Parts: sequence; structure tokens; C-alpha cells
Amino acid sequence: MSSQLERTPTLTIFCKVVDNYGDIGICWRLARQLQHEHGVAVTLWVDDLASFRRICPEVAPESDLQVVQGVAVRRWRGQDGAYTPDQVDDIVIEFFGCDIPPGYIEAMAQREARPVWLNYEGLSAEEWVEGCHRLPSMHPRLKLTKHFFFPGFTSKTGGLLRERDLGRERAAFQSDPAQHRAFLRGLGLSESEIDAFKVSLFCYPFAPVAQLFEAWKNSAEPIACLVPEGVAAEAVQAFLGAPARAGASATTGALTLRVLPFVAQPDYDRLLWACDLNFVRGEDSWVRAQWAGRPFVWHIYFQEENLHHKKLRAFLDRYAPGLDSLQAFSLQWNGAGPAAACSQDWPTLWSDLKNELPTALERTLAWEARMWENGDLATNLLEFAGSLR
Ligand SMILES: Cc1cn([C@H]2C[C@H](O)[C@@H](COP(=O)(O)OP(=O)(O)O[C@H]3O[C@@H](C)[C@H](O)[C@@H](O)[C@H]3O)O2)c(=O)[nH]c1=O
Repeated sequence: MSSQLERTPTLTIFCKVVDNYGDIGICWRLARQLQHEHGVAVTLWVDDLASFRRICPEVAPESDLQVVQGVAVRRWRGQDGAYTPDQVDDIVIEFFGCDIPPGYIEAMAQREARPVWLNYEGLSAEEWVEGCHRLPSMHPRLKLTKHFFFPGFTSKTGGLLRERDLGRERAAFQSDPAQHRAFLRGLGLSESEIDAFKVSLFCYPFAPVAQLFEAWKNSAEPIACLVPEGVAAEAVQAFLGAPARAGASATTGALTLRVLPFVAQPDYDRLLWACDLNFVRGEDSWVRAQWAGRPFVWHIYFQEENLHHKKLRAFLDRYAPGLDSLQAFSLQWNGAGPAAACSQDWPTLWSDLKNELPTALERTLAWEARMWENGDLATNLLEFAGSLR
């Protein structure tokens, strides 16, 4: 980048929170990395500071402008407003096609040096992604071109978000039992829960959680299932026989269920590193699981007409060849398995998956090494932006 530009670029991200935490989770991770590792002056416009605060407790939910870990965070209230060209940064990122304010687009067109305008798209393992990554799209009226930027799993995509020190930090944590025991104690786990087979559970409400709990109760070894507050609340509450608040826990048979507080993003990573198996969902936690060095099961974000099943299969085709039990379990977990399978199959699905975990762990590590070769998304994005200037 530095060879293309005389100075470090400035950059703005527009983020609309559609629901949950992934939209802001991804934008915040990207913003932080660009600032911390590349020295980019980043402004993050976001329309839902309350959601932001759950993954980053320093955020003040009422503030119109605040600096959080070196990133200027601005509350985005709506589409109105006039902007001047000098308010426009060198690079403008529109996250997941959220429409940025028309007044801002006019200001972009009036800026003497046109900004690089990128539409940051969702992560998918489908083949068409390679063909669409970096495609231009001309503005119908103004002299402006937007380019599509896709994260992905191959060298012909933008790669995955990954911080520079992530591998080193994870290795230090995982090779130090005292550190990860202290971390888990800090989350409220007892010593026996720390010694059990630990599963973190992050999924959408329609996952067949109750059936899985039934299977786990009858497991041959103790299982500690750690669920962030608010996740699978109905099934968790039914198991606990009490409100699913952080700190609540109960044991039936081999299963101890514990509700965890929702933690800041870096601690969520540590949780993934500390568990033996992670259930993740959406996009950002799914990617973090791929960098955690632990087997994982993905609950994909629902899309109309079961489009998400196609995306799930595309990922399993890339990631899980030969991991038959992981494939069967994942399809069933996402409601994409054979229709005949019903609740009593869960003990078998679980014991098959459990037996396959050593192989799944090897696959996770090999996959990670492959993904590493694609570079990290923030660096790839800056390189692409530099090539357009
Ligand atoms: C459980 C937990 C998660 N997190 C973070 C990790 C991630 O950054 C974020 C969760 O984001 P995700 O895993 O993507 O799942 P998600 O379901 O929360 O988010 C999204 O999924 C996308 C595919 C959709 O586009 C979005 O609209 C959104 O629904 O929350 C914490 O920081 N602390 C926690 O305790």
C-alpha cells in the first residue's frame, strides 16, 4: 500500500445492524485491525450502539462521537444530511450493501481525488464468489465506481479476517493450562466443569438444542456446556428449571449446563480456545472457530427458500470431505438432513461425531494452515484499494 500512496489512507466504514451481533462484530474487528496494525485513521458509522456495547463494553450507547481503541465511532441516525467533500475519506466501505446516505455519495463524487468505494460482502464458500470478488459497478448518474469485495476461502477472494498476533496469542493461551483454567474460573466454572469435556454453544433459536441436551445427559463422560446469556434461551431455561441468566447452572446425568455472561470479543476468542468443541453461528463466530484450533459445528444464518442449506453444503464440501459424522451432524443441526431422521437419532449423531473428533481436529489445523496462505482480509483489502488509486 505504502508504495501506491504517499501517506496512510483514511477510511470510513458504514455499518447497519440488521440483527444480532455479526454486522457490528465484523465491522468492529475490521476497523480495529486497520487502525492497530496498519495505522489507518478509521471512522466507523454504526446505527446500533447498544448491540455494539455487548461485544465491546467500552462503547457509550448515547454518544454521537467517541473514540474507542483508537477508532472514531459515530452514531449513524439516518439517511439525511449534507456532507462536504473534505468529510470523505480515501476509502469508503459500505458493509453488506447497507445504503450509505445519498448526501455522502454526492460528497464522494465532488471530492477531487475520488475515494475508493467498496461494498464488503458476506462470506460464502460457493464458487461464484471468486467471479464476483473485485467486480466494479458504475454509479448510474455520478462519476463514481463501487467495487465488490468478498471475504472467502481461496486466494481469488479477499480471504478471512485474522489479526497479526492471533496465532501467537492462541498458542500461548492453549499451551498454558494455568492461564486457561484461570480464564474459565473467571467465567464462573467450577473445577469439575473445567475438567469435563467442554462445549461452547452459540446458535440460533431454532437449533435442536433440547434433543442434543438429552443425548448429552446420557453421555459416558461429563460434559460442561457453556451457553452465552440469551442464546437458546427456551431450551436452556427448560433444562435449568430457572431463568437462563448468566451464572445459572444445573446438572442432570452427565451434562452440566452453565449460562455465561456475554463477553467482549477477545474473551469470546479465549472461550473458543479453551473448549474442546465449539458450536458457532452466523459469520464472525464461525470464522473465529476456524482460527481456534478446535473442532466446530456451524449453525448457519437462516435465508428464505433454504438458500442457507446450499451455502452450508458448499462449505462442508470444501471443509469436511471424509468427515462423514461431522457432515451428518451439521446437516441435521441445520435442519438440512434426511427428513426421516428424528429426535432419537441424536444420541447416534453425537456419539459418531464424538468418535470422529480427533480426525476433525486434524482437519481444523490443516484447514487453518491453508486459510493462512490466503493472507488476511484487512491487508488484502488495503492492497486492493491501493491498486485502485
Ligand atoms: C457469544 C459471543 C459472541 N460475541 C461476538 C462474536 C461475533 O463478533 C458476534 C456474533 O456474530 P456472528 O457469529 O456473525 O453471529 P450473529 O448471528 O450474532 O450475527 C450475524 O450473522 C450474520 C451472518 C448476519 O449477517 C447478521 O445480520 C447477524 O445476524 O458476537 C462476543 O463478542 N461475545 C460473546 O459472548
